[in-house]
Amino acid sequence: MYRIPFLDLPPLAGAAGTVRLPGSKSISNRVLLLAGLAEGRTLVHELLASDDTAVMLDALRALGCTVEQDSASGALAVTGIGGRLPVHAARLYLGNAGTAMRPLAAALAVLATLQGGEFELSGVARMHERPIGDLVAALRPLGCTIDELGTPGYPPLRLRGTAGGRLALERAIRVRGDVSSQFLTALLLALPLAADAQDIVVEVDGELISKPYVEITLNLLARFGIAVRREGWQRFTIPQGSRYRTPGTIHVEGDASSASYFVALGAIAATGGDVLRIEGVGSDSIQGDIRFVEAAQAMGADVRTGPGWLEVRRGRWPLQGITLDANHIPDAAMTLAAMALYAEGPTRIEGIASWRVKETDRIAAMAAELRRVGASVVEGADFIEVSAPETWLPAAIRTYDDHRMAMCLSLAAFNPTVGARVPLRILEPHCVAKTFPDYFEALFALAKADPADIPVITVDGPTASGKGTLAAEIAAALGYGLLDSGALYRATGIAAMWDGVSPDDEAALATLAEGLDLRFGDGADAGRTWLRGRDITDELRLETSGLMASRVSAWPAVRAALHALQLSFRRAPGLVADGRDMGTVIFPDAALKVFLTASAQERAARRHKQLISKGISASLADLRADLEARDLRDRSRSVSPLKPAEDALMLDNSALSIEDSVAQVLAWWQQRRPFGHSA
Ligand SMILES: Nc1ncnc2c1ncn2[C@@H]1O[C@H](COP(=O)(O)OP(=O)(O)O)[C@@H](O)[C@H]1O
Ligand SMILES: Nc1ccn([C@@H]2O[C@H](COP(=O)(O)OP(=O)(O)O)[C@@H](O)[C@H]2O)c(=O)n1
Repeated sequence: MYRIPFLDLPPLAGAAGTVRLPGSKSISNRVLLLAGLAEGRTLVHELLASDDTAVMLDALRALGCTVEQDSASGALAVTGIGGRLPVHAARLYLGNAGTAMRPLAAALAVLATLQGGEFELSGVARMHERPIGDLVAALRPLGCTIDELGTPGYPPLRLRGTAGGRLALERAIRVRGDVSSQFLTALLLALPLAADAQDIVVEVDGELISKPYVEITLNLLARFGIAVRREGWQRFTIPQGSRYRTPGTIHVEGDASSASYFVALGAIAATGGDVLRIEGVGSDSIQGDIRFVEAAQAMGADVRTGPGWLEVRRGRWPLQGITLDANHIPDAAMTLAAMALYAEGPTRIEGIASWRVKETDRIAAMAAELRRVGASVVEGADFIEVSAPETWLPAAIRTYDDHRMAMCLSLAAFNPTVGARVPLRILEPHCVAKTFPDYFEALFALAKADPADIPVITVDGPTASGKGTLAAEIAAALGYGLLDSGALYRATGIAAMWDGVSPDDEAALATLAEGLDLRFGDGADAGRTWLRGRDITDELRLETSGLMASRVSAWPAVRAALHALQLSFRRAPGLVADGRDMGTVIFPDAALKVFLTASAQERAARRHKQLISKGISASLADLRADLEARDLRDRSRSVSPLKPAEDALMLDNSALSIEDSVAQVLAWWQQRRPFGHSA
């Protein structure tokens, strides 16, 4: 996940490959609640790991459920409370997870009334602006005591009762269904707790919206042994004697709403024989948002599907604007608004009043951000109409702490498919953690870009000037990849030492460099390096390796042999490369070139400190002599000598801290980006 203030997406030209979707948020949180209320242990496979499921899991733990990783199956094991509260007081923080707030409020209201207890439910500020009054209004007539601790009709809530209370279940329970279907879902998930002695009937007032989500609820209740009888979409009966029974093992489908971004991506960018394959959700899905596929097809997507998979290619091009009542796919419909950027004629999405009460006011947010990239947008109380940009603008996109805003708008980076070539900045990209923490990684793995469009920042300079440190910090701040080119020469030197190849044998060294079996770790292994399968992370940093590198790197054939390997590091979203000739020879078109220097005395002192801290003894005088010899060799060699590129910015950091150097380079970078200073 990118935990940075902004992520810049270069112009992306195509897409191909396979993406495995994370588990569905709606299914994950329903399954967790049902497993938490049931008796016995439920093994949950492919659970979504995200902010919203994390708050649900914390809540279940606080309520006395056991949650653990099952080592045999790799699944998450939840041991439920079997309908009996072991804990009678808790304060639960539920972030911005509507799928946790609503059903937990209903379940705890019922449990507190029957078994006694006091529970407080709260969330982030936006959660306290998301309505829950209709659920409270449905529960109070049953005898539940619910205190609204903030604005009436909104969380936070306190649910309390004394043991031995009873619920008035003789008459049908009435709930409004026209603002959010989550209130009905919450009641259906919670009321089996009270169905010992009689049937429980729930009746919906008003036209029920988002029916497919209620279908997911019914489907999962059935998996947990509760067969709700449904008459139309108006009346639901929980049979007397219903009890949650764990199915033992349950698999969570991939998220169909998350699939929508990749369906759109395939329709926009999988061309010329390329295919975008989506795994984890397909024709057998129980999620309503799978019907997004039909809408995407209407706009031009070429989609094939089977159980658990979808394959998407570009069909009609440009896409075709449509008018659609999207009441049945409220979340995925946002993706249609992004597809409209590539469509002929306007795309009008109607029946989406519920967008206004989601993570943010999604109609307003969508309109504002699509306009920023150049689209024309008309918005109304319950619709949005989007027409493609005539001129694409490089935009810094606000994301409103709304994962779907970030994911939808990222599709605007594919503007080269319509002849534009503008980068895009996504502010606060970590908001995707709500449902798809590695969304951008997945996107970059599929995306194709013209290397010339992928930004490179080069940091060249003499030894111990702080290039490696600076480059790593800049890369981390921007979410870019890192090329430590010195490591390639160091590894070549190590391979030469292993094989007994002389540092003067240019041809043999070039052969070694050409076939260098080098692997850089990522994820948990980030920072580690393997040569021929052997971990050389520590060996790489030894002074002997540096000296050897300095010698082998002087040979033109060695430099030529490593050229292509260095270019291959230029991948989306961008690259920071450090070395001696990054700006002059390898990436002459780099968007920012920094030449880093510091006095020989300062550099020797830094290296000395660095070695001492690693427990390696060294003499300051020797180090200074060595680095001056290396500087001389680097500067005076015939190929790729160490020198600043003509367009490099000089940074002498003798008197600067690491933070100051990083801040200076990031400031230079901001000036070169087209997003303006407010971004
Ligand atoms: N601006 C700076 N001020 C003080 N020390 C620094 C600065 N930049 C880097 N260092 C320290 O100097 C040492 C050498 O830095 P390094 O990044 O390995 O240099 P290079 O890659 O240029 O050889 C490291 O211990 C690092 O922490
Ligand atoms: N792009 C590069 C990077 C390193 N090198 C050589 O490889 C040696 C080791 O590089 P490095 O960046 O790991 O070394 P330090 O700057 O950390 O000493 C340098 O002394 C250079 O001679 C090079 O010639 N070209």
